[in-house]
Amino acid sequence: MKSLTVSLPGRSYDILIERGLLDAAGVITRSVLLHATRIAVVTDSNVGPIYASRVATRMAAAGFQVKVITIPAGETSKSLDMLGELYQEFLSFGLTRTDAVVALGGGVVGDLAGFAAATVLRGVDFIQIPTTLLAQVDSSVGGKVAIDLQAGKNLAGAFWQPKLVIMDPDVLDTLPQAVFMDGMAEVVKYGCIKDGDFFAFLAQRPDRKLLMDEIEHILFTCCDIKRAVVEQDERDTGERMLLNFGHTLGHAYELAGGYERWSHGQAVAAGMCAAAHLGVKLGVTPPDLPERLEGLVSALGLPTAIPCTAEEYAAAVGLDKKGTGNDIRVILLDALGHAIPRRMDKQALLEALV
Ligand SMILES: NC(=O)c1ccc[n+]([C@@H]2O[C@H](COP(=O)([O-])OP(=O)(O)OC[C@H]3O[C@@H](n4cnc5c(N)ncnc54)[C@H](O)[C@@H]3O)[C@@H](O)[C@H]2O)c1
Ligand SMILES: O=C(O)C(=O)C[C@@H](O)[C@H](O)[C@H](O)COP(=O)(O)O
Ligand SMILES: [Zn+2]
Repeated sequence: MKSLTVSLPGRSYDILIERGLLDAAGVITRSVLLHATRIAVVTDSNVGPIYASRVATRMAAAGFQVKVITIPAGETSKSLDMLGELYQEFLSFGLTRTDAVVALGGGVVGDLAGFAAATVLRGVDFIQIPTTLLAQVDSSVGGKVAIDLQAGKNLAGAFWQPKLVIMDPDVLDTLPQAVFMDGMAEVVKYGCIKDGDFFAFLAQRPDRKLLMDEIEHILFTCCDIKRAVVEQDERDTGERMLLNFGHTLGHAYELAGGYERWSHGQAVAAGMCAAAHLGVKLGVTPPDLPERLEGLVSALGLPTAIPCTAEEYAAAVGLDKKGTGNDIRVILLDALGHAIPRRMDKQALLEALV
């Protein structure tokens, strides 16, 4: 088994990576939740039918009372309405402060269930069992949990670290191709911002089968990069902002498409390419970099550009959490494998984009 520990004062936790680990979910959960009686497993309408009874059975065998709560699959479930429904389900189940919430699903389930766990009864324990590539390499680690508001993406949320992340690469076998590749957008992001050799490694195998042959290495590399960043800056005031490479523009595309036209991974892929071109325009990014990035992005079947109006960009830039007053920090690449924050006037950014 590969494992990592995210070390944070008073809230350290392990990320465990192993094929078939889902079958040990009950025993491992019991080892970190010694006093819990009830476990609310939140899943979605695609993941639940495939994996929920397996996880619930293992949890019950470890002595927990289990309730499976299934939300509709898709980004539109990251909503205030769905959050309210989860609170009701938790309380009717009799969840107490010593009990726990398990997120069994992709980033949508993790973000929503995590925010519900962070806020119900002023906070209960939370375990991540990520089932998409994106959730395994990114959203299950680091404690950002959130819902979307009508105004924009992830606008109500918290930092709420899980007690444990249980990662079984075998669950990726049932992912639709497009969802697998969404996760690759965030994988490529890590190469872009922190590890040029990793980018080159990915560029040599832009194919699902070849990537799955190396999946434990890929999961470990990405989670290790995220671990180090989060340990340095849990609350997103400096270093962690680098993980937002491609996201200022990516969130604009998601919002403009009503969260249904473009997935998060597709939007981030196009957002990274646009940020690379912006970096060249500003004299920060090497001129050959956008072409190299676009080559990998398109080989993975992800979009290199998404149409967006000046108004749509303006809405997202105004709400970006890297903004202060009239300024925003944009994340640019000064080399493939190295990112820097650059403070810019929001208006100047918008003018450079269109
Ligand atoms: N908190 C963070 O740090 C963070 C980081 C990155 C992304 N996110 C958020 O994550 C969300 C995107 O996550 P996502 O890409 O996992 O999307 P998702 O959760 O919507 O899952 C994508 C689709 O795959 C299905 N699915 C999930 N696992 C499956 C499996 N093993 N087999 C078959 N189908 C499966 C889901 O039902 C869904 O239809 C966005 O809301 C994004 O904002 C959060
Ligand atoms: O963990 C982080 O920090 C990230 O920025 C990871 C991103 O991939 C993720 O999409 C995150 O949810 C974006 O957060 P936000 O603060 O821009 O809403
Ligand atoms: Zn992201």
